[in-house]
Amino acid sequence: MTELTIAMPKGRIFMEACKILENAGFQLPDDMEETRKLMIAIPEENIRFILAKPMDVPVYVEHGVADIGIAGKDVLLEQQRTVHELLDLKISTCYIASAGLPNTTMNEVAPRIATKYPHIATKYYKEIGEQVEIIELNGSIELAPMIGLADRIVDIVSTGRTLKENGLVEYEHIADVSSRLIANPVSYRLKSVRIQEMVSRLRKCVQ
Ligand SMILES: Nc1ncnc2c1ncn2[C@@H]1O[C@H](COP(=O)(O)OP(=O)(O)OP(=O)(O)O)[C@@H](O)[C@H]1O
Ligand SMILES: O=P(O)(O)OC[C@H]1O[C@H](OP(=O)(O)OP(=O)(O)O)[C@H](O)[C@@H]1O
Repeated sequence: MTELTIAMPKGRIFMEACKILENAGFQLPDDMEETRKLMIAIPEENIRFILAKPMDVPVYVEHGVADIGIAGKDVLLEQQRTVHELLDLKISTCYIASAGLPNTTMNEVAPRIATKYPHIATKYYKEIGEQVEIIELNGSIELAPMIGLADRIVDIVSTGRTLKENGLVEYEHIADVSSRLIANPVSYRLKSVRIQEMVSRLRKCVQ
């Protein structure tokens, strides 16, 4: 059996990703969710997992050190890496939206948009013909309109709780997000039987 290296995102997606793999019949170690190990081998399946930051999963896959990986569509849209998207796993669903203080219009001259998705935001505002200044932040994006750093934010919305608790409202729905199975293009060719088998096992578990 060909060896497969799979890049798994730590954090939010991790538990749901483990669950779908288990449902597809992959025997994961009992301590998979608690371990501090960053590389986990499953010799019976000839699989090796590497546990990466969600934003780094496409990097490992693009460079071919992981054959396949699980990544959020937000990360894929933002990074535009050369990877094949094989399957929508329909886990960790949320969406990207613009938001801001209620009843406000954007500053007419160089409106400022705070986001950790500069590429997605730039593309979106270009498409709707708005010239904006992007302010890149790494988290707590909702703070930006509250303290006057930006007119709008472009960020993930899931339950809407963060927006609500910070007195913000959603303006535009930009893109739906869920986690995707991705593959390195060369691995996909060289290990196609193994990867296809994995895709069909997982596809049966997508809800
Ligand atoms: N509120 C949310 N609800 C559901 N899925 C989310 C939510 N926020 C992010 N996601 C999805 O989960 C992925 C990873 O999120 P997570 O917060 O674990 O990573 P991160 O933002 O890199 O975390 P951190 O930098 O805090 O470690 C995102 O790329 C997105 O696809
Ligand atoms: O609609 P909700 O269910 O409230 O979820 C949305 C929030 O979740 C994410 O933040 P995260 O918790 O990853 O923190 P961050 O600010 O560090 O990105 C996202 O950036 C939003 O702030």
